[in-house]
Amino acid sequence: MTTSPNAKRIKLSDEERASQLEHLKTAGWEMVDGRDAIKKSFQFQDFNEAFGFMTRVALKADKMDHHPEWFNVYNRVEVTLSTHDCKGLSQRDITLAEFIEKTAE
Ligand SMILES: C[C@H](O)[C@H](O)[C@H]1CNC2=NC(N)=NC(=O)C2=N1
Repeated sequence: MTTSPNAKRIKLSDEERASQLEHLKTAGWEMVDGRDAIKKSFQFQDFNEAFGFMTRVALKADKMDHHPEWFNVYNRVEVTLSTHDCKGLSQRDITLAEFIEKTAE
């Protein structure tokens, strides 16, 4: 792990991908075709639950200054995570994906 202050916004190394991305893939996250990004589709009971989830994630994302790309129709929320600054996956995407997993439970 690097100790650079920008560590959280630099691309994950192969070692970090192997150690930190695997459990997210097990949870249903997958790589986006042609892009260094991860995505997952969530389905809730109804719009109220979906929007409650989005609200909790939005507050966390804004606190982190790290925002998801997402799409919602009724009870479905499709989330894509990537870091603009490094045009790829960084530690921040892992942190946000882990929060999203907890929130969707
Ligand atoms: C200026 C501001 O800090 C940056 O644009 C932040 C905001 N949210 C962000 N979100 C994501 N996903 N990646 C970024 O690099 C990013 N950068």
